Amino acid sequence: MSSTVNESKADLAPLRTVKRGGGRAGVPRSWPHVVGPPLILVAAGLATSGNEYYLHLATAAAIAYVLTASFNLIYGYGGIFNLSIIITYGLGAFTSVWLEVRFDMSFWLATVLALLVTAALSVLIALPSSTLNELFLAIQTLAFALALAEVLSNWDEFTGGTVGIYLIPSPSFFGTDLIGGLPAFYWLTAVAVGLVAELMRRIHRSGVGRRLVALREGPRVLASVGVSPASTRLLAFGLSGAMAGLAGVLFAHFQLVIELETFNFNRLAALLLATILGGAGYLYGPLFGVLALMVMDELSLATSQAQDLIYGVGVLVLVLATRGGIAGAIERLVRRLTGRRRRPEPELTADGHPATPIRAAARDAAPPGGPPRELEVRDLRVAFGGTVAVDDVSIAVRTGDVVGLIGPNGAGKTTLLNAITGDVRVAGGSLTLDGGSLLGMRQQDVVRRGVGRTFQSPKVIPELTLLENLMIAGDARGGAGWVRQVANSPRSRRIERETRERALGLLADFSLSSRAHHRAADQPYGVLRLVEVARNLMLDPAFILLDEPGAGLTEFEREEIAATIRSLSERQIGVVLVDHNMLLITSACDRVYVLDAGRVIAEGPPAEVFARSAVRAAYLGAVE
Ligand SMILES: Nc1ncnc2c1ncn2[C@@H]1O[C@H](COP(=O)(O)OP(=O)(O)OP(=O)(O)O)[C@@H](O)[C@H]1O
Repeated sequence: MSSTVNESKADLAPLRTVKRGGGRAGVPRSWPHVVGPPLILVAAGLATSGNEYYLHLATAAAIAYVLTASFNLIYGYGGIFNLSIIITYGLGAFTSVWLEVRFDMSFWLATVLALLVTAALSVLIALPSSTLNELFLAIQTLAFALALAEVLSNWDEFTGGTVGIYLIPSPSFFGTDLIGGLPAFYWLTAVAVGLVAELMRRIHRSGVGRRLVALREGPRVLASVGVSPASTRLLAFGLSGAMAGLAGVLFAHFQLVIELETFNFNRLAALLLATILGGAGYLYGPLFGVLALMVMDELSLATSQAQDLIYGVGVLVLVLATRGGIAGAIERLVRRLTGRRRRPEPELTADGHPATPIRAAARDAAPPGGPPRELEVRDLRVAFGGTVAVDDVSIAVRTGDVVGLIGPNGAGKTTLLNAITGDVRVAGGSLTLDGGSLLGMRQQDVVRRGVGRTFQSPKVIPELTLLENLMIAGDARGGAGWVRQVANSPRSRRIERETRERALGLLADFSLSSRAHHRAADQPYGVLRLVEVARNLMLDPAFILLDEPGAGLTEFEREEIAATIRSLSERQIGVVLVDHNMLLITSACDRVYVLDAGRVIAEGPPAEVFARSAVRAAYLGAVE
């Protein structure tokens, strides 16, 4: 398979598949994707400049691309159904025009300020939403859109009231007027589109894209690797708000007349259609989506059919027939066409890391120096309404210890882990790491202090490769910041390269090298459990809390997990192991705590504890 095919496939994929081998970290070499958009824009400009109608269409399509890319960023990548995007688009349009007319500002300065306003306002929408789930966040954005529309409709000076604003000044560039609808304005739009396309490519290929996709797939995963879901959300709102604002600015100066009524829900429906049809979360989704809408529009004109009908049927057919929209369909086609010729994945090893089982790697690894650390839970209490799930529980773990936490279903084991990692509110007691309190900390901050965890059912990002799943954790560990990542600065490239090497090294330790570039969605349960542990190791934790790592595994996989747990202890990591499998607990743990109805009823070495009658009684029928 040629590298070009590899690259094309990579950019059609929902996020990117990181290239193998020597490519530059950060934004790998990908010339077709760098020069492709400018070439398309130049070709479209040259082809349409002689025909007013086609030139108009090309400019409109270019602006629609910017708006669709903005929605694709927040919805397709980030999974946030931001219904305020159209009013943000309108706000960009009105703000720039108002600044130019009211303050005699230049188009360029007004554009910059309009983008700042739309980005800031978008961030403002997201600010109070950090604890909302997807549905409530969507409702909040809708409420915001309605409120803003109401405010704007009453601000006649800003929006021109029912008449709207006409006599919009044309941008001027070194004395040349760039008048909407004429070729010069197309070239202005083309430059803006080229910049947005490049920005999207960089987001797509950097840690920013990984963060956004992780947000879409599960905010808990992000927090569990030390990345703040709330700040990722704000980033998504800010970036997409600025892009929607840019689309609005271009739209206003292209149309030369704007009225508030234009930014209505029909436009939102068309935007949704373009995003979903094109392929939400795909780099080229907005391009395909806008082209598809144009074709539909042309069809509706040519056939004199009602536009709504065409839209309706188009949506049904394409959404049902093509999962992932047009970009998804093309990706599957390319995969099918090239699948047979695919060479087997090479075993990947980082320097000095042979692809050996983790226990061998751990045996060879020198244990980290420094004094032992201690995680201590004292008289901890968690209640859900009237149910006391954790009732005055005290446990202590030191680095290098493997401590089992067992008990019948509903005993409070997972809740205790959730309380330690800041996932549930604690009603009483103390929780300390090396004497410092962890109480009240957000999950990502607990993780950053050295307490990692896995979940009862493995939480990975199915759309990402195993390598990328590990790299998300690396992004939290001294990442370069989104501006540097998007700018592809030398520092961000170095960090990306180091993160990648570290992730490859860990995958090699877990004998997962050959799967490094495979999507997590295609991997068996046992592999995902190992990936979760490896992802934690990216952060050099002092403690790992494992929630039923043996559940759903074969006997062989369970032995692998037991070996992995022992190797964690050899690495001087403290392990809290929740599991129902007594063989696993006995073989892996130095000490166990038995919970029943939220209380610790026994504590000690496994063999001793299992011999007690109270433990047997609590467990009767609950153990394997
Ligand atoms: N978010 C929640 N809201 C209300 N009650 C909850 C919540 N989470 C847990 N509980 C309750 O708290 C108690 C302890 O549940 P928990 O899941 O911690 O038990 P567990 O020991 O982990 O059980 P299992 O072995 O089945 O995973 C149960 O009664 C459960 O119904």
